[in-house]
Amino acid sequence: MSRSPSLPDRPTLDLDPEMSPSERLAALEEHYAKVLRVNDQLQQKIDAAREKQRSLAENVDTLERENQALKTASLYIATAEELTEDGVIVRQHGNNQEVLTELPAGLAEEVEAGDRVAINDSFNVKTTLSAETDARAQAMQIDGSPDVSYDDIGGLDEQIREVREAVEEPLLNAEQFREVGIDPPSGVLLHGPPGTGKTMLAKAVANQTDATFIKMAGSELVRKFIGEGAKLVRDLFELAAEREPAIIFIDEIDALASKRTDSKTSGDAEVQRTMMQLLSEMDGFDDRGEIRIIAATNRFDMLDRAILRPGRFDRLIEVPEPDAEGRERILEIHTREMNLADSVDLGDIAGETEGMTGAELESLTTEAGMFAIRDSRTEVTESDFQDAIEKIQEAEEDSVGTPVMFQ
Ligand SMILES: Nc1ncnc2c1ncn2[C@@H]1O[C@H](COP(=O)(O)OP(=O)(O)OP(=O)(O)O)[C@@H](O)[C@H]1O
Repeated sequence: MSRSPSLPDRPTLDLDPEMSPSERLAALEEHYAKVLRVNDQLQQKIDAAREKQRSLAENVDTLERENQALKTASLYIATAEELTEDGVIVRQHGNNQEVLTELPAGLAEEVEAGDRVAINDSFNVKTTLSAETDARAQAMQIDGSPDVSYDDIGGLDEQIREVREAVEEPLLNAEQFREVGIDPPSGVLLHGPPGTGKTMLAKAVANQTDATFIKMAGSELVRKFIGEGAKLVRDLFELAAEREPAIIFIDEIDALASKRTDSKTSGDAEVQRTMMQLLSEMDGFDDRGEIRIIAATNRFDMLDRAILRPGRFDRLIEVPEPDAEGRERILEIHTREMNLADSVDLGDIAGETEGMTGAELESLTTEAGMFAIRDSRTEVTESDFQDAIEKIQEAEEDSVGTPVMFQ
């Protein structure tokens, strides 16, 4: 059997019968020293193998625990607030209930104060949550280089100009602002109906300035991450600082900053805290590097005016439903890759789709393509577009209950 090349060679002893006793003794001593060395090397190998076995056994143990946790009924999310001699104090998200519970042996060394953990009905900690399930990763959408360009946005030339001036210029020509001696706008607020291209605008500036695009939805902060809003806002700005240049995009900011008529609702104080955190992050903006903030809302009327004060969201840009010319441009953009018959007149279709937003026009083009496919054609015709318009109008009527305003 051949020996593994990584094992040390076995020492051999050659004793010549002609050797004097003292020579024999020296040879034996040398051989003994070699044997000891080989023994040491082998011992080291055994130790390494044992260590490897131990770490694999630990892995198996962790996987078994995770597997078990996944198999059991739903778990609640909580934060390990404090580790004490008697156990760990965990605070359950949602109801903010705090309990003292003992950590199972396997987790005792793993859990640190501030970690998110999953607990069962009896408040036993079942597992710690990995980075992927961490709220920070869930609540923020990060895009290193969004692939939207200004050319992909139809009918918003004036808005594009304003966004470039308020967000792009300060990022690309910060020096010029310093020399002139003015501060660039702190935050930009895009407001207008859903699906008109607000997110696209924010992504296009990030693309143009090679900035990381970090999106956070206000509604999610309020509904999904109860009790964590303020922390997530802090994390958001920290992340932007790590990734600058960065564009922070806060969608549905009205969820955080609406005029409250009934301030007694329980979640209200929490929402307020989240908003205060956002404002205080923005106030510390002067010394912030290449980070710009864009927020968006469909409910401008609902906004608490406090957030529009100078130094906050002090540049308002309205993103309205597109006019006929805008609709034609949007249709052109979304049919760029489509095989259109000569009969298709996008100007006519634009005329017939008053009231439709960019998002609706995009689905109109997809719908028209679907009609062609259903008919086993590869070319999309005028009548496909007519069928698509009808279908979308019917769907609107069904969902709203009243006819929409298309002509
Ligand atoms: N002006 C536009 N030009 C081209 N496409 C558009 C335009 N507006 C919307 N779209 C299409 O609709 C999709 C949704 O648009 P977007 O997410 O930017 O809207 P939004 O205003 O941010 O909506 P919401 O308020 O619902 O978040 C886009 O991915 C794009 O395909």
